[in-house]
Parts: sequence; structure tokens; C-alpha cells
Amino acid sequence: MTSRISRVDVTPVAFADPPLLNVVGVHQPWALRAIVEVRTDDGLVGLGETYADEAHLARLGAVAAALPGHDPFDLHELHRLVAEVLGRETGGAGASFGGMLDVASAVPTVESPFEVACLDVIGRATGRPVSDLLGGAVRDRVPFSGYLFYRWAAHPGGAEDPWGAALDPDAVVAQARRMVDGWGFGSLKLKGGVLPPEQECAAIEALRDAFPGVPLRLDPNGAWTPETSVAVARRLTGVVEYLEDPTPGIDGMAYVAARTEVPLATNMCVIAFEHLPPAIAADAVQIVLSDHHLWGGLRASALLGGIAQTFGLGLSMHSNSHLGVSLAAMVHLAAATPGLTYACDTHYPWKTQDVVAPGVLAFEGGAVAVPTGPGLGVELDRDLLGVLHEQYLTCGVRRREDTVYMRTVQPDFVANTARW
Ligand SMILES: O=C([O-])[C@@H](O)[C@@H](O)[C@H](O)[C@@H](O)C(=O)[O-]
Ligand SMILES: [Mg+2]
Repeated sequence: MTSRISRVDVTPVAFADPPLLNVVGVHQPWALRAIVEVRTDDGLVGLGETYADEAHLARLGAVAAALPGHDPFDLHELHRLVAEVLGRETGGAGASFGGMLDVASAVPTVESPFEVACLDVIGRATGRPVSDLLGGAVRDRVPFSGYLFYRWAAHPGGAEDPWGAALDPDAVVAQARRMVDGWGFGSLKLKGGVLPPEQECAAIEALRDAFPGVPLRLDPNGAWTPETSVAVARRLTGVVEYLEDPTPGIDGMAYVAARTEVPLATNMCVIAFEHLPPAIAADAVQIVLSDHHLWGGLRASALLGGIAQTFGLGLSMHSNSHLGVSLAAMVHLAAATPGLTYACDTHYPWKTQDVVAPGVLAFEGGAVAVPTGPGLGVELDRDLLGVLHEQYLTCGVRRREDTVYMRTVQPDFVANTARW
């Protein structure tokens, strides 16, 4: 008998998030995610994880309601169904995530967690890890970079966590030390766009002095003008392995790229397949950060890997605040993508709660071993899922709003890109 999808659950969850600063503001006390469970009539359950802003949740719910009766192996049909449901529900509107990432079509972001969950089902049905379904793992451990943030010691009115404030080079180095000692990261990324570029360059130079030979990245999320970006690139030539989104847009990045030897990376101006031709034609970026949540799932991200290789682009991986289901999916994808040669980003060390049972995903030497069990290789802990869902119900946060939250502290805060 062909297995059919019998039920799909989408559970919004909230987990405590520290006050991490970025160009659009500051992380709220709660980060939201949605956990997708695809059940089949032969008793399998596949997992996916995605954003949980209200509008996204409504779209996920509409697709979840349409999935029962469909074949979990038929991923082309899944794509067609998502496009049909969203066309009906939203007229094909785009979507926005966190004030930084705007996509012209919501289809890829909505399709992604269902595709991951179906691949988890297929892996469980066939007894093969998801990395095998993507062509096979070319590495058995996936290296990640330590993701450093400028941050406050505590949320307004909240308790301090063990990390403390980080608003100058010494504190950034101390944060990096904690990341390297605790997780073993062999490369470091600083989220910039928070302080004037001069101060962020000084922090990178302090990291270079404290961690000689460790690859470094700076990502101001488009906070600088093209001219400022060129000046920063000149200063940090030979210091950073790449500059990520120094300035907004393909044209701005192309202007900078033509004037520096420092490779430019992006998870902002190339976030969908239609952005690749103009970016490649303009030679705007040398490295694309893939992200299966945004690009339409694991197979679409593997396709991106192939296109990147064809056109000589490097490949790295983008992260947003996430839990263990996403980490497992990221690890399988990175393991099965030969051209993904840069350490992946992850926000994982910043969270203190999860929904997956501990044990499978562990950082050793800054890398996570690729799970070898069937599917994603991780299981939901239903008690933890319940706790994080309850937190969602009571926390009051319904969408990521870094700028709105920042204005509760600094009313005149302006979240403008290219501000310096
Ligand atoms: O978590 C953050 O504040 C990051 O700034 C995130 O929103 C970005 O999407 C991301 O990590 C990036 O690399 O641009
Ligand atoms: Mg980035």
C-alpha cells in the first residue's frame, strides 16, 4: 500500500533569546519558531522547522490542512500544492522576515518545512539518513562558525545571563573566547551594522590579534554605503575571509566588489533563484549563503549548490535563531553539498532550550557529526515541545520585530540600511 499523509500539525513555539543587536534593532526576549509534524497512515512522523511570524503561521496552516491524502514521496506535487494553496489564500503575495529578508514569493519559505518533514518521512521509511536522499554525505562532520553579536547584558528589566554585555572590542574578544572554549569553533563571524564601522573594524582586528589564523567574517547587513564598504574592505584586506552584505542590493555589492580583493558574501541580495542571473552578470558576490528555510527546502538548496559550483561561486550557510530540527536539517544539507566549503553560521549557542531530545546533535571542535540514523535522525521531546508551546501562548510575541522592540528603549532608533 502506498503511504499517504494522514495528518499535519504545526506547533508554534517560543524560546528565550538574549538581547542581540543588529542593524534593524535588537532581538526580543522570545524567538519564535514553528515545528511541523507530517504523519503518515503507516505510522511515520517527519519533522520540519521554520519561522513562526503570524502571517507565516496562517500560510503554514492552510497548506497543512491541504496535505492529508497526498503521497509524502511526491515532492513535486508538494510544490504544486503549496503554490496552489498560497495562490488561493494570498494571491501569490511575498513575505517578510525580521525586517531584513523580503521575498517576492512566499512559496519557497512555506514549502520548506513540509519538504524537510517529507524527506524525514522518506528517510524513516527507507532506513536512510536525509543526507543520503540528497546524494550522500561528502563529509561526516559539518563545521560551524562562532556567531558573535554586540549585545546588552540583559533585556530591559530582565536578569543578566552569563554572557554579559558586548559593546567594545575587548568584550567581543571575551565573547569569542567563550564560544571557542565552549564549542571549539575554528572560525568566527561578527554581526555588525550596530556601531560605526571604525569600531567594528577595531573589533575584527582585536579578534585577529587574539585568535591568529582563525578565519573571520564581518556582516553589517547592508549598513554601509558603497564607498564606506570599499574603505572597510581595504582596511580588512587579509584580515577577513569575507565581508558579508556590506551594502544593500546587487548594484551596490557589484560596485564594492569591483574595487576590492576581499570576497563579498550575501544572504540579503541573493535569496531566491531569480536573483542569481543579475548577481552573476554583475559579478556582485563571490559567496552565496544558502538557507533551506528561504530557498524552498533541502533539494532546492542542493540545486543552489550545483548552480554556485557551475558559476564558480563559493557557498556558505545562513542562520536565524533556530532549534534542533533546523540544525539537523542544516547538517544533512551541508554534509551532502560538496561545494559548501565555508563553516556554516548558527545561532545555536545563544539558546538555552530546545524541542529535540538531547544526544544526537553535539558540537565538538566546532562541528556537528552528521546523524546516521534514518531521516533527520532527531526525535521530538514532547514534554519540551509542550513547554515551548506554552511559552508561545503566554509570551505575547507574535512576530519578530527587532525595530519595534529597540524603540521601547531608544525611541528615535532608525533601522536604515546604508546608514554609514
Ligand atoms: O539574528 C540576527 O540578528 C541576524 O542579523 C539575522 O537576522 C540575519 O538574518 C543573519 O544572521 C545574517 O547573517 O544576516
Ligand atoms: Mg548575513
